Amino acid sequence: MRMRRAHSVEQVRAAEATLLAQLPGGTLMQRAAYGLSVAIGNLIGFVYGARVVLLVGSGDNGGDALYAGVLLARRGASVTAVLLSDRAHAEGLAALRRAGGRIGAAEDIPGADVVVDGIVGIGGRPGLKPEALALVQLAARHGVPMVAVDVPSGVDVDTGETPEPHVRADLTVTFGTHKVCHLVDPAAAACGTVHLVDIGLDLPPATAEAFQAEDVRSLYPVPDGESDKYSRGVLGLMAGSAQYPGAAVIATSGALGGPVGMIRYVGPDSVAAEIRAVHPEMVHGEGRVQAWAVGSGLGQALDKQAVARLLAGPEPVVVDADGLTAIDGPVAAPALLTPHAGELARLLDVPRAEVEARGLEHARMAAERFQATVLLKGSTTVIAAPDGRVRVNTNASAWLATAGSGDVLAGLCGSLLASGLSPFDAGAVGAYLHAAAAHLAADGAPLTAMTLATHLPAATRHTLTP
Ligand SMILES: NC(=O)C1=CN([C@@H]2O[C@H](COP(=O)(O)OP(=O)(O)OC[C@H]3O[C@@H](n4cnc5c(N)ncnc54)[C@H](O)[C@@H]3O)[C@@H](O)[C@H]2O)[C@@H](O)CC1
Ligand SMILES: [K+]
Repeated sequence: MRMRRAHSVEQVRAAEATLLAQLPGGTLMQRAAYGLSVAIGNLIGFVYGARVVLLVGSGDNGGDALYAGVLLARRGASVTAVLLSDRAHAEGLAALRRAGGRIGAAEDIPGADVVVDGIVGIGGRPGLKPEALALVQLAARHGVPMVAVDVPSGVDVDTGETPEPHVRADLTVTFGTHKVCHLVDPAAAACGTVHLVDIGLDLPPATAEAFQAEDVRSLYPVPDGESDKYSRGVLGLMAGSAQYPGAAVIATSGALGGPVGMIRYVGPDSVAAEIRAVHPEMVHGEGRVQAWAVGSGLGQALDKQAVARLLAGPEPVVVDADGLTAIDGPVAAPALLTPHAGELARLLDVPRAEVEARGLEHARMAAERFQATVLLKGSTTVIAAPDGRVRVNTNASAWLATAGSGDVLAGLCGSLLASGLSPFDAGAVGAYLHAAAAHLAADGAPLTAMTLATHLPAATRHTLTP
């Protein structure tokens, strides 16, 4: 599996225009419709005799649905088009009629085997008109599987926001490349399974990327025969307090589940004793380190000046939880900030709900403002670099929403930084392995932060073994 790359609508339009100029008219739509018809057949498991209802809007998205309907009708499906506009794709409609399809209405939906959402594609504005919404809701009430053409109609394609009612699909069949809405929540959750059909587009660098195992494999710092504990990296940990000693223990577990060779803990003796009880290999006290992880569980023990000194560099630093409150402007050190929505809202001085609704935008904004990579934790984790690059991690487990899970991530990302990865790579690899460990550890049941951390080596082994 390769990295999933998402492009903006503007990039897709430009790539399509180039290709459209080179190919006979209708070629791209035929490629799209063919891939769509095959995916629909695969979803429902049969085509001959299948009852297929197409919801058809005014644009080419409806055209794709109509031509897929033509192909399904030729294979023996009973295809009905419900037209949501009197400007529906004329040639597609004529072709469907010739193939034996017919024009139908809402009453065709309850008995259908599948409904195809060709209401709007990348030309759509967020939201559904009341008539379209009623049809979509009818299909949902009757449990009819929904296949979205290109994108679930009504979502914001370029941001993954869902400010208005929208389609919730079981399968989304997209063309040429992924769009941001396929990778970024809340829209990503409305896509169901996403299937990409190649239509031959020649695309520029992506707007957002989602890491796959292969990408992690290509970056993970695997030690070799020459490595020793110092060359593998030493991580300085400034975390935990008398108030929250557990955070330091958990962050250490997360770090030791990563590639680092050694951990130096900097903090009170009482916390060091707690860490040592679980991890006797930990070293207590200042010394040379290749990277820092600061913030988890510092609570009232937070020494803003000490954190500010680390933020001034030169070592790379992961800043989590309480450590984030020491940030008030651009960070000089190569830094990875790991806020959740509430912490990012505080950093940017905006309401939390804003960050939750528009995570991508706010992560980007913070990355630019603080000149640091920002990893915004959530059901989709967004990792934004100050140069505008974005990666997302979409394989999180809902069981990850547990106390201490963020401390594991901070430790792990620190470990990756200390072994030489850039903040952007450390964030992407860390988020991927953290989620992979959660899937292993939870296995459909609750997990604790410590079990999460102890599953990091197994998750890494699975990921690094092709
Ligand atoms: N351009 C191409 O070469 C290709 C395009 N393809 C398809 O074409 C789609 C884009 O087609 P279009 O550019 O025609 O745009 P759309 O099919 O997305 O629809 C745009 C139309 O819908 C109306 N509209 C916008 N928001 C709406 C809303 N919320 N509710 C109701 N109507 C709304 C607009 O007034 C406009 O007429 C892609 O998503 C894809 O499905 C594919 O066939 C592959 C090739
Ligand atoms: K659609």
